[in-house]
Formats: sequence, C-alpha cells, structure tokens
Amino acid sequence: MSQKVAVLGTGKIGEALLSGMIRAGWAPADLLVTARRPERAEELRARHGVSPVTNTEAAKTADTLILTVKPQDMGTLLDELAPHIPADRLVISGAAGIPTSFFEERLATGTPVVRVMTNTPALVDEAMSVISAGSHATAEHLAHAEEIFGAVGKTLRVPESQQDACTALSGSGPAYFFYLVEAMTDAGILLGLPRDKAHDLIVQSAIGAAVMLRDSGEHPVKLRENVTSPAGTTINAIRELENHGVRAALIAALEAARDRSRELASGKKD
Ligand SMILES: NC(=O)C1=CN([C@@H]2O[C@H](COP(=O)(O)OP(=O)(O)OC[C@H]3O[C@@H](n4cnc5c(N)ncnc54)[C@H](OP(=O)(O)O)[C@@H]3O)[C@@H](O)[C@H]2O)C=CC1
Ligand SMILES: O=C(O)[C@@H]1CCC=N1
Repeated sequence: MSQKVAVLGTGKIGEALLSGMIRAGWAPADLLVTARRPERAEELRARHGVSPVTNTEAAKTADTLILTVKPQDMGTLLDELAPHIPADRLVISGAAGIPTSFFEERLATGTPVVRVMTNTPALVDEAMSVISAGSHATAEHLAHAEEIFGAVGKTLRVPESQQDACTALSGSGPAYFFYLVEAMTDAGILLGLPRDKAHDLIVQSAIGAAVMLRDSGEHPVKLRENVTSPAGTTINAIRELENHGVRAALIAALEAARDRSRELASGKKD
C-alpha cells in the first residue's frame, strides 16, 4: 500500500518541497495538500496534479503530515488537526522556532514529531534541511523525514537545542546572500556598469565561489587569501569591509535571527 504524505499550509516552502518530491519520483496521487484559500488550492492542483483536501481530511488519511504554516498560525492549525490525527502518524513541522514539545502537548500521547528547518533553495534541489527528533520519534521516523527532505537537497541531523542557531544560519541564510548580491550589484552601478552586466558578474562570481567552497576542500580563509594579492585591489576592499564592521554586523545579524527564532517558540507574534 502506498504511503500518503500531506503538506498542510502549502505556501512557499510547502510548494517548494512538494515540487521537489514530485521531481524525485513521488506519485502526485500519494501527495495531499491543504491551503487556506480555494484559489490557492486550485493553483496547486493545476501546477502539480496533486489533490487539495481539507486539513481534517489530511489529518485522517495521511501517513505523514508536514506542517508548513507560519509559526504564528501553528496553534490554530493544531487545534483543528489534533482530534483527527491517529497517534501512529508522523508529524513533521517545518516552522521556525516552534519546539517539538509544542506539538507533543497538543497531539495524542506518543505521536512522533520531527522538526525540520529547510530553506528556499529547495526550489532548485539545493536545500539545506536540518532535522531533529521529538521525544517519540524513532530512527525510522528520522530516516523518513530525511527521505522526504533529501528530495530537495542536503539533510543534517542535529539535537533540537541547535535548531534556533541553524534557523539563523541556513534557514535564513539564502536571504543574506541575496542581500549581498543586491548590494554588490549597486556597487557595480556606482562604478559605471549597467545593472544587468553587474548582476551577471556578481551572480557568476557567487556561483564560482560557492562551488569552490563546496568542492575544493580549502578553508575559506585560504580561498580568500588566494584572491588577495600584495598591494592589490582586493585588500583595499577587505580593509573597507573591516572598517565598516561587516564581520561584526554579520555575527550580530545571525544572533538576532537566532533570538527571534527563540521568541517564536515562546509564542511572541510581532
Ligand atoms: N520562507 C522561507 O525561507 C522559510 C520558511 N520556513 C518556515 O516555513 C513555514 C512557511 O513559510 P512560508 O512558506 O515562507 O510561508 P507562506 O505564507 O508562503 O506559507 C504558509 C501557507 O500556509 C497557509 N495557511 C495558513 N494557515 C493555514 C491553515 N489553517 N490551513 C491551511 N493553510 C494555511 C497560508 O495561506 P495564505 O496563503 O492564505 O496565507 C500560506 O499559503 C514557516 O513556518 C516558516 O518559519 C522555513 C524555512 C525557510
Ligand atoms: O524568516 C523566517 O522566519 C523564515 C524562517 C527561516 C527563513 N525564513
């Protein structure tokens, strides 16, 4: 018998995961989706050939439920789902901040819960998904979560105590790189290049640097030193980055993201 997987609250992350699972060979007939708005449900059916169902129907019929609503909407969704999810079903949360204990307190006793923090490169099968077990999740449940999220990129198991830090690093991580590209493209314009050329130069440099970071086996410091010629151009740029406290700003930025993830756990909405 086929295993049914439901994605509940299929927005940006839910759809990225869904599309990756289909690319990886999951049959659309085994995938259920839920959405808050009927037009969104129809959009998902048209794009992916999956069946939109109600949250209650998904709770009753899916073997694995993946909850991808915003952290602020999770309590309401769980209130609706909890009476209908049998305790032998796997519940996976994709939400920032919310601990597995939040789910365990609201679901039938013994329900296995796995917490996953993925990121938007799931859209191109280059996600980084960080996976932690709740107190009733077994090795088999973790392996199942890895199989699902492995469809859209890499997975890594961490203790749940590290999830907020991972959210700051890889969950939000792509945004920092997009921000850097945007800022560097602006710099290109200041230096007199047309926007499209500046964009292409920066994006290809980012791709080249990312592949080197992944494949060369070299430390990032060594890779940067290799670009930085004595009395050359790069060291002048690095001096300005240091003068403007960019390293300290990045450390503070990620600390702030980690802190916000912790706040979301405590139910703080704004
Ligand atoms: N965006 C990112 O980069 C990442 C996000 N996450 C996490 O993923 C989760 C989703 O984020 P994201 O995809 O960006 O957000 P989206 O707002 O795009 O997706 C959430 C979806 O849930 C729907 N929804 C809300 N309540 C219900 C409900 N009761 N029943 C059915 N559907 C519902 C929303 O409907 P409507 O369209 O009507 O609002 C929306 O489509 C968050 O918890 C976030 O922390 C994790 C990693 C990265
Ligand atoms: O900004 C957010 O809260 C979500 C979680 C990680 C990335 N985006």
